[in-house]
Amino acid sequence: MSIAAPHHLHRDQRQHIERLARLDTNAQVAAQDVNPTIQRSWLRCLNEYKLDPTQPRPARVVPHHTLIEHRDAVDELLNVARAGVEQLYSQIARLNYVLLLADCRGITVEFRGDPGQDAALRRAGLYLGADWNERFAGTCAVGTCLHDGEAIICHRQEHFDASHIALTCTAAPICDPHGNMMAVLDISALNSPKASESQNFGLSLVTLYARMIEDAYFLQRYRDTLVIRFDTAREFVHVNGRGLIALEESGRIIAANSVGRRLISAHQQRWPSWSNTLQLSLDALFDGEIADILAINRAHFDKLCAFRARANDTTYFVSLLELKRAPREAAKVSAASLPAPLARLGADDPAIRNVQRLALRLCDETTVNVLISGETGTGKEVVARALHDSSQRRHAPFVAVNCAAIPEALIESELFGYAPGAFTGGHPKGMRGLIAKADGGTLFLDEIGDMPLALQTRLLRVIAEREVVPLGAQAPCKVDIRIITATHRHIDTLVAQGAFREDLYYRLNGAQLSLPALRERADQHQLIRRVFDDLVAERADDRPAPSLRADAMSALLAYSWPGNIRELKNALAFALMIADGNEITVNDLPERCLSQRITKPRLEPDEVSTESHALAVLLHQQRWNVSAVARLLGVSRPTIYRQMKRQNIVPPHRQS
Ligand SMILES: Nc1ncnc2c1ncn2[C@@H]1O[C@H](COP(=O)(O)OP(=O)(O)OP(=O)(O)O)[C@@H](O)[C@H]1O
Repeated sequence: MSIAAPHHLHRDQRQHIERLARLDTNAQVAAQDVNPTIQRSWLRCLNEYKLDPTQPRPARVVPHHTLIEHRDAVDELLNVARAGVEQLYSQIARLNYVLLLADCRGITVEFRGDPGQDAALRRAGLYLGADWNERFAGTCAVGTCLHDGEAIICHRQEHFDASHIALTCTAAPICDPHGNMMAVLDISALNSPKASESQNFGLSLVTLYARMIEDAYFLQRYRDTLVIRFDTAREFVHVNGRGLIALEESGRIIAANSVGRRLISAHQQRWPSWSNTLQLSLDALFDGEIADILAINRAHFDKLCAFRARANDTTYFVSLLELKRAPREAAKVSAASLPAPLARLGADDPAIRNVQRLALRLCDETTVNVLISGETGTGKEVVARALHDSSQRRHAPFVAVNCAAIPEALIESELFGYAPGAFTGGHPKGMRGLIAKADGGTLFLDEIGDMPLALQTRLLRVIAEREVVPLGAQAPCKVDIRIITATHRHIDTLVAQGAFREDLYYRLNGAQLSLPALRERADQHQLIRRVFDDLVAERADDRPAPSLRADAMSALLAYSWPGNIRELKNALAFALMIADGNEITVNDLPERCLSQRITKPRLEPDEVSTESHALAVLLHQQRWNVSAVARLLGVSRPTIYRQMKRQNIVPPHRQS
C-alpha cells in the first residue's frame, strides 16, 4: 500500500498510518513489537474489512430509534447489569474513565461518563449509541473483544483508526449461560499514561465485573431452577463461588457459567465418551451421588459439601441454591400479617419494612405523636392515611392540612376556627376549624416546618390540653385527635435557627418514620408495577389493559426520580395518555425520564443532605425553568419561588 497520510493530521496520527501501511506490506516485521491479537485484528481490518488507514473516520453514533432497538434486544441483561455498571463506574469515574456496555453487534447500549466532558466524549465515540464494531471502527477493545471473545486492552496506537489513538480502552466479554457472547463491558479514557502496563489493573477490574454481571444474569435466568455454586476455596463458595451450574432435579445439567463450562469441557476432553451425549449429569461431572448433592442444605451445618471433579481430580466445595419458591411463600406470610393499608406501602425494601413494623406498633398508640420525614412525593401523606386506616379510628375523619399551602393570614382561622362575629367579613355563624373537624379521628399536618411561630405556640396548647379555642371564642372545646405531622425539611436545623419551637418539636416527634427516596428503594420494580396497575385500574373506560414493556421498565428503573412516587405517577399517567398501542414503550415516557440515561450525574451523599443544594441542582438541570422544576416536583411555581427565596438561591441571570 502506498503511504499517503493526509497532511492535516497530527504527527502521531501520520506516523501511525505509515506504520500500518508498512504492516500491510511486511507483516512479519511489525509482528515483533505488537501484541499478536492486535496484529491479527489489524490484518482483518486491512484484508477482510478493507478499511483504509489513511482515511481516519470520526466516531459513528447510531440514531435514537436504532439505539432503542438495540437496547430492547438486551433489555433483560441491562436490568441485571445496572448495579454492576453503577458500582464499576463509581470506582473509575474519579480516574477520568468512562464506562461502556456494548451489545453483541458493538453498539453502546449503556454508558456512564462525566457530563462535564459530554462534547469531547461524543466526538471520541465514548457515548451512548456509539458503534464500536471492528468492521466499522477498526481494531478497538470492544470490537476486537467481540471478535475474539477474550478480554483485551487496546491502548493508544494499538487502535487501527488514527482518530482513536489518544484513547485507552479495556474490555471483557459477557456471555449467556450457553457461552454465546451477549455484550462487552468496557472502560475507556480520553487521555491516558503512555505505558500500556498502566491498564493492567483495569483489565482485572473489568473482567471481574463482567463475570459478576454474567453470573447475576445466570442466576436471574435460572431463578426457578436448582443451581450449584462451587469453588476450590471453601471460604469463598457462599461469598463468591466462581462456578455455577443449573440442573434438573434428575441431575441433568441444563447450563453453566464460564467457569462451569470450562470444567465441563475439560471433563469431556478427558472422558470423550461423554462428549457424545448432551445429557451430561452432575454425578458424572463430580464423583458423588446426586442425592448427596440435593441434600447439602440439610446434611451439612455450613451448607457445603466437598466433591472431586472427574475432569481434573480437583476437590471442589459445592453449595446448593434451592428454588426461589420457598422464600416467596415466606415473604407472603410476613406481608399477610400486616393490615392491608400498611402492606400496600411497599414490597421488599428494608427502610419500608421498618416503617411498616413501627407503624403497626403505633397505629393505636395515640398518645405518641408521629413525625413522618422524607423527600417530597415519597408518600408521607399515604403513610399517615395508612396509619389512620389501620387504627381503631379508621371510621372517624382523617383531616389533612398542608401548612405550606394555606396563606399565613388564613392558617389560624382554618385550623382553629372562629366564633360568630369574631371578625368582619367572617361567616355570621362562625366556622369550625380543621382541628375540631378531626375530632375522634386523625389530624395530619403536612409541611409542619412551614407553620408560623405564633401558631406553633397555640398548637402546643392543643397537644398539651387536648382542647382548642376558636378565634374570638370565650371557652375552649375538648378534642380527641391523633396528631401526625410530616416534613421534607430538617426540623432540627429550623430549631437551631430559632424558626421552630424546640418544645413543639419534641412533642411532635414522639416517633419518627423516615421514608426512603424512590431511587433508593429496593422494591422499585414492584412499586412501579403497582402504581402502573393502579392507574390502569382507575381508567374509566373498558379499553384492554396495556402492558408496560421491558424497555420502558428499564428506563424507569434507571431514572433518579427527584419528585419520587408523585413524579413516577405523573410519568406513567402521561405515558398511558399518549401511548397509541396496547403497550407502553420507552418512547411514551416523558423526555426527562430518559435524559439521565446518557450521562447520569450522581450527587454525593453529603450534597444531597442539604436541601438547598438539591433544589439548586434541579434548577440548574432544568436550565432555571421554574415551571419545569415545579412540574417535576409536583408543586406550584410560587412554592418553588418561596423555597428559592428561603434558601437564598438566585438564578444566574439575576446575579449582579
Ligand atoms: N406506597 C405507595 N404506593 C402507591 N402510590 C403511592 C405510594 N406512596 C405515595 N404514592 C403516591 O405518590 C403521590 C405522592 O404521595 P404523598 O402526597 O403521600 O407524598 P408526600 O411525601 O406527602 O409529598 P409532599 O412532601 O409533596 O407533600 C400520591 O399520588 C400518592 O398516591
